[in-house]
Amino acid sequence: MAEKSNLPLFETKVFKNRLIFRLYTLSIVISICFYFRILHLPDSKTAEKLAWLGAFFSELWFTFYWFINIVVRWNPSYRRTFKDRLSQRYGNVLPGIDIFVCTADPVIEPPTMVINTVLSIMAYNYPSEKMSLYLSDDGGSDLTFYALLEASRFSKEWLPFCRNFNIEPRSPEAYFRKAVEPINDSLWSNEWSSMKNLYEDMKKRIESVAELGRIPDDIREQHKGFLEWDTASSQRDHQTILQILIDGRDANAVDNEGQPLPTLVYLAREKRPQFHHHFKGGAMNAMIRVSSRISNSPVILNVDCDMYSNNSDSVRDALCFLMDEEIGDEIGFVQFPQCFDNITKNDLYSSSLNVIMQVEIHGMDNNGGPGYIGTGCFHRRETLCGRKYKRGSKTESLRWDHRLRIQDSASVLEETCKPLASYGYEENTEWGKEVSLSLSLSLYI
Ligand SMILES: O=c1ccn([C@@H]2O[C@H](COP(=O)(O)OP(=O)(O)O[C@H]3O[C@H](CO)[C@@H](O)[C@H](O)[C@H]3O)[C@@H](O)[C@H]2O)c(=O)[nH]1
Ligand SMILES: [Mn+2]
Repeated sequence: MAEKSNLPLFETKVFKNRLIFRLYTLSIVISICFYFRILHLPDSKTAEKLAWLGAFFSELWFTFYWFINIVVRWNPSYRRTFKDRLSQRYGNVLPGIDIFVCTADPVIEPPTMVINTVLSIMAYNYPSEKMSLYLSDDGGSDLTFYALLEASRFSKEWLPFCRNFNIEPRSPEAYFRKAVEPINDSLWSNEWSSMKNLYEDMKKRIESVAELGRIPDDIREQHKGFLEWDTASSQRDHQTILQILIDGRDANAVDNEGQPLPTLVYLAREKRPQFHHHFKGGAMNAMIRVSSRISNSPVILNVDCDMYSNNSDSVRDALCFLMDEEIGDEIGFVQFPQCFDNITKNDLYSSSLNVIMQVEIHGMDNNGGPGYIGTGCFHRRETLCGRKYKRGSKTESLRWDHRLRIQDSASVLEETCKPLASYGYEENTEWGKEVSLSLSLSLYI
């Protein structure tokens, strides 16, 4: 039976031990900063009094700094989603998602790492025909393009494997690093080992090409996209390179079980040495424009290439907030905390950012929401494109079918979209002034 539609899609719980934390906080302020100073007031000597005053003012300054820290820890709240209600209410009538992955340098950000992030997202537990993934390569590297081509082939095996055995996480590298080889179930064990071998072989191929430093001729012949590098002078000086590696509209774009694959696009926006490219903000702006013509999904997820997704239900979690009938319209973006894999055992330098991710961001949530942390974040497209929030106004945008019914073939689409990623698009144009600047600023660059 269909569930009554007024049940919320998520709930908010406040942190339980708030009282203890607040009493502890107040006791510090009162006892150290005031009580101690007042009880130990020096009697007469001016020098002593001055020193006392100096210490008192330093403590006041420290208290102010400490107060700012406490504000963001004062009232943390934690949210829980009801994905079952989302599925019951909407079934597969869910919005399209455009996913933007950014990479900038094939040496610092090796192509195998980049495609692991890409594969972890392609394997989301979400209808593939509703997902379009754009890889922005600011390194303009044919090695990264080659790795993405390999990933597009590997995904035909990887997606059914993830689906059938319901594995987590869905970055192959992260999965095979931690997973224990199954031995009891022979079918599972065979599939597991052959998938592992398939992944290792792909990784070896990519790494040997990266070591070679150029794409061998036999590989170049495998895809027309490599021809684009014939006219690119360098990584900092080239025309837009845009290749649709998987076209979700194509009936042949299916995995080895006949299920559709997500659209997969490689984009290296135009770069010219005399023009500023605005780093990641510039890349995001270019992807917003290009994707608006190819898929135009109402929700956009952006991910840094070194942050694979460790939960295949992330899209459904995010939609529980954005599609909540009661207050979904008041939520502009939903972001996930960052977790770090490669931290030393004792994490001397707090590199895992536990306090920020587990306390402070939750504390800011109750004060109107934290700032945008730049990765693992779902935005409404219209929020990024300048829609102003008005209290009480309702938007139906997530329920519209935004998918453009473009009939053009993938290669025609590639050509018509290229000007959208040219350096000149933002120079002295309305788009440049009104939309792109705000996005670049919100990324602090
Ligand atoms: O010209 C550039 C430079 C960087 N990037 C990408 O931007 C992302 C973040 O850059 P990184 O050098 O890894 O910066 P971090 O300090 O790790 O990033 C943090 O800080 C950035 C802003 O200061 C945010 O945008 C990031 O999301 C946040 O993780 C990476 O995927 C890069 O590939 C580009 O696409 N183009
Ligand atoms: Mn980073």
